[in-house]
Amino acid sequence: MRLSKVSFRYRRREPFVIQDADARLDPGDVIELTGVNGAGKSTLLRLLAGLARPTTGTIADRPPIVGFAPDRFPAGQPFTVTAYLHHMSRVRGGARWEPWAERLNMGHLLGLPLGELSKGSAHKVGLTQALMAEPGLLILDEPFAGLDADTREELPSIATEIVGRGGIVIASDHQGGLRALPAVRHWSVVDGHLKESTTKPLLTDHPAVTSERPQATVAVTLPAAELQHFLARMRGEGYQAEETG
Ligand SMILES: Nc1ncnc2c1ncn2[C@@H]1O[C@H](COP(=O)(O)OP(=O)(O)OP(=O)(O)O)[C@@H](O)[C@H]1O
Repeated sequence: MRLSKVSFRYRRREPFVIQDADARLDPGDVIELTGVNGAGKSTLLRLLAGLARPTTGTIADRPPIVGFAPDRFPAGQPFTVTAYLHHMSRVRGGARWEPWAERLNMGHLLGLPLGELSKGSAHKVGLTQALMAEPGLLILDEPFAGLDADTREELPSIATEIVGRGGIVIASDHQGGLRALPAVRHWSVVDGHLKESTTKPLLTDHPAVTSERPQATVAVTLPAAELQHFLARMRGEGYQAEETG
């Protein structure tokens, strides 16, 4: 997936919130997005999700199935959690939400009206809705805010599973909730500009790649069609893997 010179503003004559963003996202990428309040993180995530269109520039090759969990779940609706998830399942072609509800420990929430949910509980419903269709691109806006400890611990595993099958995960996160994952890319929005930091503090923390252990580099030859899947799998297991040409 590629962003080319993407700029966005909400209204004509207003300043651009995002300016000239260029980026490439590859299968298996996990991206942590940071920035001060109002920097434009949510706006960028909505552009990536296809919920907003760039004012100028293009976004190409978005994976066909996108899961998006917004930071504020629209809670003022007269549905129960079950009714909402049933509805979203139908929209998603009959995707199964029940295993996610179980995994995220939502049994006690299912009968509640959406409007009565706490912030963390609403986040779980938003997550279930985003995950049920097995997205190739999972976008999470402040996913750790308000979550209970069990679910916080579960999210990195879920992200690992998605990138392990060649998906992309991007999360705005001030809390470093994905830092335990290997090979996380770090993006930030500063003054409307998307920047990628080149430091990779997480990689060296991972058991598969530590600075204390001697490192080796191997060359692997494989059918070109399998390349992205192979790279994603290796990254998912914590190895530094890149295409050399
Ligand atoms: N629907 C909207 N209409 C007009 N301006 C908007 C709209 N949504 C956001 N903005 C403005 O765009 C800018 C970026 O907002 P955005 O919500 O993307 O930032 P953020 O980095 O996600 O902030 P936070 O960390 O506080 O959630 C802000 O100046 C905000 O006021």
